[in-house]
Amino acid sequence: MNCDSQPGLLPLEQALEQMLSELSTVVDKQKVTIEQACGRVLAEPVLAGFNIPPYDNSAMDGYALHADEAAGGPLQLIGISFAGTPFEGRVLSGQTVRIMTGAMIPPGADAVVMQEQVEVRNQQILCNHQPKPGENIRRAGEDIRQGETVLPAGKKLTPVDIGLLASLGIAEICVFEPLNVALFSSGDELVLPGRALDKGQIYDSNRPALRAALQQLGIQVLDLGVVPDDKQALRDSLDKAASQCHGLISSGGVSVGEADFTREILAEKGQIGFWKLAIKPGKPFAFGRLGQCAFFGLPGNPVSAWVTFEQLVLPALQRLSGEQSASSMTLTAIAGEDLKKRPGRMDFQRGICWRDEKGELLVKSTGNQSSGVMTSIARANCYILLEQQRGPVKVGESVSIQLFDSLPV
Ligand SMILES: Nc1nc2c(c(=O)[nH]1)N[C@H]1C(S)=C(S)[C@@H](COP(=O)(O)OP(=O)(O)OC[C@H]3O[C@@H](n4cnc5c(N)ncnc54)[C@H](O)[C@@H]3O)O[C@H]1N2
Ligand code: MOO
Repeated sequence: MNCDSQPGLLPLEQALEQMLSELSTVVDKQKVTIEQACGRVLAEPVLAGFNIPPYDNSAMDGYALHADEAAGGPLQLIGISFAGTPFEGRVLSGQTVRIMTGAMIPPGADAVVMQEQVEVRNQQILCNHQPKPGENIRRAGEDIRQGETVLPAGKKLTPVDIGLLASLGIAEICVFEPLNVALFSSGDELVLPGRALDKGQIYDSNRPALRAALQQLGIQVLDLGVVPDDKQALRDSLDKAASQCHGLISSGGVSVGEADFTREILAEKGQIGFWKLAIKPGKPFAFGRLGQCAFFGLPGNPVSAWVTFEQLVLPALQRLSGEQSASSMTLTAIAGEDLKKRPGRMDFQRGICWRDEKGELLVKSTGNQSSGVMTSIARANCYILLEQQRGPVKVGESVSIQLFDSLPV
C-alpha cells in the first residue's frame, strides 16, 4: 500500500486495480436499431450470418476470362455482368464476359483483366496483359467468414461498426442501457456561471466540464448543482444520487480542511475507501459505495479533478457500463526543456508535444503546473508521465507521454 518516499500514498496502478475489482456491469440490456446504436456498448457479440463478400466478384471494370487463355489470341465477347444483374451463362474456352466492379464472376472465369489492358474489336477482345488466376477477383468470405465474431460484447460502437452491422443485414442489436450518473460540486465559494461574483467567490468550473464529458460519453447525468459545505445538504444529495443513479461524482471537500465534509458524510451513509494517491495532481481521491451506487469523490482543484476523472473515473464508468476498457496509448518523446519533478508521486504534467524537422517527438510543459491552473490543461495536447520515483528531467531525456489531442501543424 505504501510507496517508499511518502508512506501512505497509494500508487495509481494499485488504486485502479482495487477499484475495478469491486465494480462490474450494472446496466440492463436493450434492443436498439442500428440508427440509434452509434456510441452504445454492445451487450452481446455479433456473429456473421453469412460470408462477406457473399460471392466472388470483380474488383475492376474489365473482362472475365480464363487466365490461361488471356494472351492466346482473340476471345469472343458473349455477355455482360453488372453489379446486381449477373451474367446468367458460363464462360467457355475462347470466351469472355464484360464485367463491372462488384459484379458476380460468371462460372468458368477465373480472372478479370482491366479494360485498360484490352482492345475491343467486333465483339472480340485482345488482351495486352497475362493475368494470374484469381487476378482482380474478390473472393467470397475474404473479408468476413460466416460464423466469425465480427464485434465482441463490450465494444463501443463507432460509425464504421454501424456500417459493418449494416453490411451483415443486421437492423437491430442488443446494447447496454446508458449509465445514470449524478454529479455535484461542493463548496460555499462556488457560483454558477452567469451570476455576479461576490468577494471570495469563484465560478464552479468542475461541474460543467465533468457534465460535458459525461454527456459526450452518452451517460445520462443527474446534475445536483452546487452543494454548500453543509452536512445536511450533503446527506440529501447523496440520498438522491443513491436512489436514482448507478454512480455519483462529486468534486471538492475530500481534503482535510475544516469544511471538507464529503468524506465524513460518505462514511456515515455508505462504505468509503479514501485514498491518498501517489499522483500529482490528484492526491486526495475518494472511492466508495452508497448501496448500489458507486461513489467517486474528486479533489476540488480543477486540474486535479480532471486528471482523477480521466485516470480513475473513466475506467470505472467503462466497467459499470459494460464497456471493454483498453489501456491508453503511451508514446516516448524527448524533453524539449528541463522539467521540474520531485520523487514521491507520479506526475501528470501537462505538455505540448510536436514533431521536429527530423520527425522526432519532442515535448514541453505548458508552464505553471499548479493544480488550480486550468490553462495548463486547456493548452496541452498530452500528459507528460513522470514516474513516481523520478527526479528532475533534463532537456534531451526521454519521457513517456499520453497524447489526448492532435499535434500542432
Ligand atoms: N493541509 C492540507 N491541505 C491540502 C492537502 C493536504 O494534503 N493537506 N491537499 C491539497 C490537495 S493536493 C488538493 S488537490 C486539495 C483538494 O481539496 P478538496 O478536494 O477538499 O477541495 P476544496 O478544498 O473544496 O477545493 C480546492 C480548491 O479547488 C477549488 N474548487 C473546488 N471546487 C471547485 C469547482 N467546482 N470549480 C472550480 N474550482 C473549485 C476551491 O475553490 C479550492 O481553491 O486540497 C489541498 N489542501
Ligand atoms: O493533488 Mo492536489 O491535486 O496536488 O493539488
